[in-house]
Amino acid sequence: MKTIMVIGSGQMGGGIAQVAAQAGYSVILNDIKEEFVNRGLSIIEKNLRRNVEKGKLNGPDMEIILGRITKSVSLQDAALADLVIEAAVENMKVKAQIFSQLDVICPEHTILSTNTSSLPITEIAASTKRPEKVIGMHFMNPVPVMKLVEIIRGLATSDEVYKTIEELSLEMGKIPVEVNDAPGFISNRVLIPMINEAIYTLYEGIATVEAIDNVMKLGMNHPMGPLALADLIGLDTVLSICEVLHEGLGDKYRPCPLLRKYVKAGWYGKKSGRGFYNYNS
Ligand SMILES: CC(=O)CC(=O)SCCNC(=O)CCNC(=O)[C@H](O)C(C)(C)COP(=O)(O)OP(=O)(O)OC[C@H]1O[C@@H](n2cnc3c(N)ncnc32)[C@H](O)[C@@H]1OP(=O)(O)O
Ligand SMILES: NC(=O)C1=CN([C@@H]2O[C@H](COP(=O)(O)OP(=O)(O)OC[C@H]3O[C@@H](n4cnc5c(N)ncnc54)[C@H](OP(=O)(O)O)[C@@H]3O)[C@@H](O)[C@H]2O)C=CC1
Repeated sequence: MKTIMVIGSGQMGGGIAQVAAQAGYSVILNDIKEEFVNRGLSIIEKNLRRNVEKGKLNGPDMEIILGRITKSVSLQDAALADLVIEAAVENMKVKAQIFSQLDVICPEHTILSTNTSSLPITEIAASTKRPEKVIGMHFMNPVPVMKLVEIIRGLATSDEVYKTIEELSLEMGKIPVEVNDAPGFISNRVLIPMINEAIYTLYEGIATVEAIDNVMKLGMNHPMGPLALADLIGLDTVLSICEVLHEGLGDKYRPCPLLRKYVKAGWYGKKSGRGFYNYNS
């Protein structure tokens, strides 16, 4: 495998492109508009520069890593990819459409993977004629820092494809964990109800945003509180995941009305400048 195409250059796609380029792969970073690709690239550059300043990377190596990443605004560029990692929005319609197009564009050997947080891999695979080559490769945010990759097989995923993705995750410096295809897998089935419950405590006026986060940071040694973490993930993504859990697993996963309200207001968290915290001031 030589070339990896990453679709979506938001916070996850950018991070995935960075770790893939650091592992020595040629990376095609794709999004709908060039300005989004440029934004993703500038974050990668900022991360690498910080590593140079800390003495963890030297300048010439940084240039080599950046030189491995090319920009793309056309899905047709997937014709050059041995592996695609899709990290567009958490929406089944969008993902199914991307995968059905990729199936036509990509060579026969290309593996199609998705970084979905919660959606069924089997259903995404069914939008292609190569379900044996479709797999979930679920990175954690922020990608350059977090060790875990959940690997999720769809019903038809082949052992060979699983093994390739497991080896690639290790090459990227990650620790793969195999998980069956179920709503939210393990990570988000456990994490998102905690975040949703934290939002309910705010909604019910039990404590302030800061107090809720402090309880979980100081009381449970979490590196960040659940509301700050929700802002980091993106409240639109948290809501989408919560809806998948609610639909697939029942009423106890119902999204808090306050979460819905914030998303309707465009308060998506850190990426939009406003969520439970205000990032503009
Ligand atoms: C929704 C899903 O589907 C799945 C998910 O991803 S759920 C979210 C999972 N992620 C988490 O739970 C994150 C929890 N938070 C944390 O682990 C930490 O708060 C954190 C890693 C984000 C920041 O750590 P911190 O110690 O508070 O801050 P800080 O000292 O600034 O950063 C620690 C290191 O991470 C790096 N870092 C922090 N944010 C980064 C980012 N966005 N990109 C790249 N590197 C980053 C820093 O440069 C620093 O690196 P060094 O050790 O080389 O100096
Ligand atoms: N945020 C997190 O903590 C995690 C998220 N994930 C998953 O990763 C995926 C991406 O999330 P995240 O990076 O946070 O989201 P972002 O909103 O930061 O980025 C998504 C990017 O994909 C672009 N996009 C949307 N549709 C398409 C398309 N058809 N083709 C190409 N690009 C497209 C978006 O453009 P535009 O802005 O125009 O919509 C945006 O630039 C989601 O499936 C999410 O569930 C997985 C693990 C953790």
